[in-house]
Amino acid sequence: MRGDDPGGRPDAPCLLTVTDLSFAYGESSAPVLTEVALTLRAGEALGILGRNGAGKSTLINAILDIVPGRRGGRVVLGDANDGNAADTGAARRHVGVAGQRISLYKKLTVAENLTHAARLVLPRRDVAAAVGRAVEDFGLARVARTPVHRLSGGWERLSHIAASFVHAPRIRFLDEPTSALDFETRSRLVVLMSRWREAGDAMIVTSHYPEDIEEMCTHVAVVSGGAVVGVGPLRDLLGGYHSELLVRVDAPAGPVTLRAPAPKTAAEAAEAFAAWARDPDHGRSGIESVRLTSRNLREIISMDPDLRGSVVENE
Ligand SMILES: Nc1ncnc2c1ncn2[C@@H]1O[C@H](COP(=O)(O)OP(=O)(O)OP(=O)(O)O)[C@@H](O)[C@H]1O
Repeated sequence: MRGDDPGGRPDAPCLLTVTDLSFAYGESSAPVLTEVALTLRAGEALGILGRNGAGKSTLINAILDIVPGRRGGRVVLGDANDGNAADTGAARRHVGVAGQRISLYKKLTVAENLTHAARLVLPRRDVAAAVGRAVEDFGLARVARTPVHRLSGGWERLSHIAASFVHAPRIRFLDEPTSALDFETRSRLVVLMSRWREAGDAMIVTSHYPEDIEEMCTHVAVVSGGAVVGVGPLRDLLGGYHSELLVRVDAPAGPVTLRAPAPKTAAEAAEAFAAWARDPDHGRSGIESVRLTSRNLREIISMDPDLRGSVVENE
């Protein structure tokens, strides 16, 4: 199956079109990617899931033509059918890549690294404002004057992502962005990503963690055996299965968690609460917390026959 259109936001302008992209490392090597097709629209974040070595990083490198090995196919910024569509190489200003490997100068400070990265892409007059915005957005003020070699792994990763996107590109590639991030810095990144999506930017994100994809992305593509074997809007994937309503109550015999299928309407929610209130075991107990959960994406993938073979059985 080819991922011709992740769907979901058919009216939003198309920012990236990939058609029939194949890739091999070396002339006589077997292809790592075969005839991959994808589109990315404004406001979308496409999560790439796949086991180690499936080809996630290669897909990013091949789209961007960073390493030699493309064996045909076409990648354009915009709609492939639009005469104004530009080659990705010709439009670096609009693309940013936060690769898996940190690419910062260790002896320079964070601010100096941001300045250097901005100078590579932006006109000189825009550099200071871009650096100031990156420091603010990524919460880097307290490490801005610190040389990179003295940073912790998490701050280094965050500074790397900030430097990669200092020119505020419209299409952002993030390869394993959450490695080494603690809860707080990861949450900051999640918030930033949703802000970028709201502003109409688009993203391609790779991760080993379905939880990352679930939280950060609007769409998901599963890469396996060199092909995109499943692609679609995340909410369709999640929406087909029940989420749960979890209510923690302080019952006389000790705290209890009550579960019900996630209500789709206020009336269904009211019915769930009324049913629990009628129960003599915890009817008059105080409610400690109410939470809605969706099933973990990994669990959902394992339930979907189209995706099961591609991810779960390979792990
Ligand atoms: N520079 C290279 N030269 C030759 N083969 C490579 C090179 N880089 C990657 N490969 C091979 O290409 C395949 C895909 O690797 P890739 O790094 O894209 O996978 P990945 O899904 O990103 O893996 P991971 O989750 O471990 O980062 C693997 O078989 C890998 O060994």
